[in-house]
Amino acid sequence: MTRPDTRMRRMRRDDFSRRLMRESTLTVDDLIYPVFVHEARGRAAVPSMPGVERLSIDELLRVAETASELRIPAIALFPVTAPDAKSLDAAAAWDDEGLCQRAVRALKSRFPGLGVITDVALDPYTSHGQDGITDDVGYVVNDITVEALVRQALSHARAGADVVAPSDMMDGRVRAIREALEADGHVHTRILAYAAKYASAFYGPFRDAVGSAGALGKADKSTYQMDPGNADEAMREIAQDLDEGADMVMVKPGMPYLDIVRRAKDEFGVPVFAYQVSGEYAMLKAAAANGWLDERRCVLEALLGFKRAGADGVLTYFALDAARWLREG
Ligand SMILES: NCc1[nH]cc(CCC(=O)O)c1CC(=O)O
Ligand SMILES: [Mg+2]
Repeated sequence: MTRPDTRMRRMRRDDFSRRLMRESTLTVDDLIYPVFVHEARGRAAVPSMPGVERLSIDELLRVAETASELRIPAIALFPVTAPDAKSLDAAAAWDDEGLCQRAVRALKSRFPGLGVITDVALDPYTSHGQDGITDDVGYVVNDITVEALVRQALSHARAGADVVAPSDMMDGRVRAIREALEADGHVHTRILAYAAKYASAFYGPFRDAVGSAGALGKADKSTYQMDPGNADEAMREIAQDLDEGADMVMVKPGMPYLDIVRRAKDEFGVPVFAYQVSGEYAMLKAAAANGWLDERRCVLEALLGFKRAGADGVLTYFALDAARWLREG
């Protein structure tokens, strides 16, 4: 029985006691900024992601300067591959002179303190838009794909990537990448494993941004990405990636999967990150553009929700805005 004088509202009465009892907070240290890089000059808008642009390496350096000034810890790179550089074997993925590799080198030489995370997956480089190499019926073949991912991850590490982030959902790739990195002397290169990545429709705008939507057509990724109905399976995926040598794990998408973030944190106690994906960004932007939601308040509330769910950080296209808003207080 609750005592008759229990008044939960007492602590909510004033700003000082609300601040004292606040359990979770959002700071700039929680933000990772995903950026799209292209071979063209200048910037190009992504129509389904208002405010997001594809950047040339020069423009990327300008954005990185802003991110550094705001003290955002890291950025995550997503290259847009020209259609003529795509192939069935995705060989452009491990080209040491590729766009991603050049972008990493440019970033690390100009802003050594800014963490650089690269995406390890073949979808920007395959002609069919799948994350791996396919057989003659279009099935993504696991072990051949893992060999390609190892080449890609090594190429990223040699370019100077601080963190390689396999987002492909092949089995066994974390162990293969870890072993190859160690053998090549990259003992400090961290692995952020997209351990629980779901076959989600919320990736739609991202596929527009990197230009893999057209190649993919009606095909989906449900033979390797997870079924949105499953949670126990996510725990097995995370256990496996940790056992194989992942330093951090990722849950993706974010907001519809906060239960997975919470369980991951509770069950493993390791660094857990969440990706507020392109579709989540598009939803908030569209509602804000219509005047239906207060963008700043809703974005900060959504990001705080990730922290409350147990995430150590969030990949978010709102990172620059959020960092500015947090600074303004
Ligand atoms: N390796 C693919 C990849 N890496 C990041 C995203 C999605 C990110 C977003 O939607 O913001 C995807 C999409 C996919 O699996 O098709
Ligand atoms: Mg797995």
